[in-house]
Amino acid sequence: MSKSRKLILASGSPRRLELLGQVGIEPDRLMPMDLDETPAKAEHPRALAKRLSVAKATAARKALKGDPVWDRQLVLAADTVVAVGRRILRKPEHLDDASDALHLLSGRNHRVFTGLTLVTPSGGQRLRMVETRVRFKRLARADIENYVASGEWRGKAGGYAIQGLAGGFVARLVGSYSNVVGLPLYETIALLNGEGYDVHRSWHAEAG
Ligand SMILES: Cc1cn([C@H]2C[C@H](O)[C@@H](COP(=O)(O)OP(=O)(O)OP(=O)(O)O)O2)c(=O)[nH]c1=O
Repeated sequence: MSKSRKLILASGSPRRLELLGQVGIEPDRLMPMDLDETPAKAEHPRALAKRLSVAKATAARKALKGDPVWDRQLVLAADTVVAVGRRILRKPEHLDDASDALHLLSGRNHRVFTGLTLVTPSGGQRLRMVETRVRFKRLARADIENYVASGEWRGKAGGYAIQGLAGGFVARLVGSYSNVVGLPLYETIALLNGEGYDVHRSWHAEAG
């Protein structure tokens, strides 16, 4: 029965929760999974996004074992990786890292990969990989200095947030916008629909 499906979002990212809310999806539970996100040696950015999304979803599923509604739970997780060629741009830790990332992105194309994993109630894994190409304008020194001072880069893959001030740096974008923010909505809905989750449930005022 589609109505009985419970959605667990294995994420602590406010962006992912907001994006789901934008399309009327409210997870029944949030389970942030704090994993080591260090890339393996020579790991391709796409492979990293896939591996980490699977790791987050399966870790959450494991932690839920024994839950009374275990057999009704869908566990969703995502991981977003920004890359210039094969080079992965981690989440900057310091001002200098953020500044280096922006210098690298300036006037160039880069790719944003999100791995999406849905673990089904029977323990099956459904996976989607989504890629968006983004081109930044050539950034002036003042763009970089002021952006770094804004602090918006904190906790963001690649050191920027397209949904904020850095939206003004984007000269071109090919693919899913929501993918860059952290959760590709079209693909997420397709995955959920495929597993019997009623995504339209909350679209009507009378819905409970
Ligand atoms: C490129 C980009 C990333 N981001 C954010 C989304 C993600 O929160 C983060 C990518 O890091 P992730 O490791 O994918 O996610 P997270 O650690 O923040 O959250 P969790 O693992 O608990 O789900 O970067 C933006 O908000 N805007 C952007 O434009």
